Amino acid sequence: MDENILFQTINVSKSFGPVRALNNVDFSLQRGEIRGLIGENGSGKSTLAMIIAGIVLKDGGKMLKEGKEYNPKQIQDAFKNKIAIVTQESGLIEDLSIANNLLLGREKDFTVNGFIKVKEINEAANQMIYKILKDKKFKVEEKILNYSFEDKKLIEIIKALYQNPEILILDETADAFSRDNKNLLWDVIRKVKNEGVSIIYISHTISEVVEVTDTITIMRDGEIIDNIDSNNRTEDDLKKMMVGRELKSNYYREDNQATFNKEKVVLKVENLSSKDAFHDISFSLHEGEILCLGGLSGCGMSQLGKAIFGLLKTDTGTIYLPEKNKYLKNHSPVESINQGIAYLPRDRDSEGVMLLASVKDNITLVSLDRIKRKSSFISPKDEVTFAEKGVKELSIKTANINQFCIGLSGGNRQKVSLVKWLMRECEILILDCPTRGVDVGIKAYIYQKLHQLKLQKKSIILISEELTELIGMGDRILIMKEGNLCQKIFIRDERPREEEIINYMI
Ligand SMILES: Nc1ncnc2c1ncn2[C@@H]1O[C@H](COP(=O)(O)OP(=O)(O)OP(=O)(O)O)[C@@H](O)[C@H]1O
Repeated sequence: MDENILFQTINVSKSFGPVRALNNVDFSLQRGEIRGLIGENGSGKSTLAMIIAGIVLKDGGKMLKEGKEYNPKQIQDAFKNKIAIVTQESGLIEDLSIANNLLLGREKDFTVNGFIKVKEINEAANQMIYKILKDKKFKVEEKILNYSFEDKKLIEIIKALYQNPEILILDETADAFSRDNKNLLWDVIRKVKNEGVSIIYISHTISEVVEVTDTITIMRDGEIIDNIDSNNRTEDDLKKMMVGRELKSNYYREDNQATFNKEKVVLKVENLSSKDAFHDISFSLHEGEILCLGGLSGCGMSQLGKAIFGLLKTDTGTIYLPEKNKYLKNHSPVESINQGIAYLPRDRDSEGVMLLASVKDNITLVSLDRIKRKSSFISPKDEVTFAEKGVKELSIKTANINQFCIGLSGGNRQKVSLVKWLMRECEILILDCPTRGVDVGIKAYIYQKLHQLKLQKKSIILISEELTELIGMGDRILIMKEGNLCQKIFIRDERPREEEIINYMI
């Protein structure tokens, strides 16, 4: 046996009902290796990762760690074997404090005479955080639910590293991060690699996979189709291997002009503030405009999107729809929908989809008034037709429209979350990271679709942490920093460059 091989799967298979998620997968990992794992949505990456981490049980085949049979029945078995995972979904308990989440299961170490020493748990948690994040501020006694999705992922990484893993699996963790946290994560990965830890790095951001990893495994339809060296590989090579056809290297819109209707403002935000989130924000969105909002983690851009849609309370300022002569004040999301506004949240699983409802119910929910016939009667047949159209529109991989969303792969859940708004045909779309977790083929399609919507005079606020996306799609780009909007507005005609934009972010 190769001494360097730390871990192997041999002929591992897994089916979920009729869906064959993994088909005789042979995978091996060396010590101190960073392995990228890429493939289209639903190709089996997370299933493989979760089998290795003891979260999902395999149907057949075997796994070896250091040459010995490894057959985890639960995640604790993986911990004991020094395998840790940060899953796509949240792995934390929302109602517990950060400290309790970090030290869950280790309370015994802090118990004296039956009493848990809260102060000591908090102190230990602070030290764990400091070791990785240095000066990043977390109040360890606060409930984790008060923190952003990105912050929660940071806490999960710290928790995973605390187990001193020999194998660390990151399932689309970096894809959820803004630039500053991505850099932080990559520094951590390189550091632990040098200490001999092997990393399985799942991502849809191919350029980053090439940059960060040593080797890459490509999956398609539950099988490994190739294992390659990351050196000397281009993003285009990999995209082609992944989807099995050539994809243009630049899949953003091709025009270089800001081409919206400058005379027609459809949404005017003036001096809008929300305590602790953003301050004194003013901007206008025009008919047919893609207005991009970018910034580092915690800059307030996601909260701004939420507030416009009516999901976050504002303290001062106004949101005005000039075309309708309507002010939105203390408004609910229902009011926003009625005014033709759509909102795709960043946190897919807790806000974007109803996991325990069917694909059909998820897609039709915000459009029932449109599906309804004049008699107020909703025809089940019309609902089915509507949902099936949505599934086709974004090639959602699902057994059928009655499948619950919890059984879909992460990227396919994201497609459900987005397509329900595309199907409603709103005038204004606020989209927070719409392409997060979707594969390159669908990404290209979504960009085309956004461009089409723009040409149909729809207006889009595109919130994104990906600079290339901001530059590639925006008519204008606004940057937020620490809750404030920068004065500088980047205009498409001037061909803004990444370095220039970063200067305003940091
Ligand atoms: N709990 C489940 N119940 C039913 N089907 C499932 C379940 N988990 C995964 N699947 C199916 O298994 C297949 C592989 O899914 P998996 O999540 O492994 O894909 P993935 O490559 O990680 O996709 P993504 O890039 O979208 O995250 C998909 O068709 C998915 O619908």
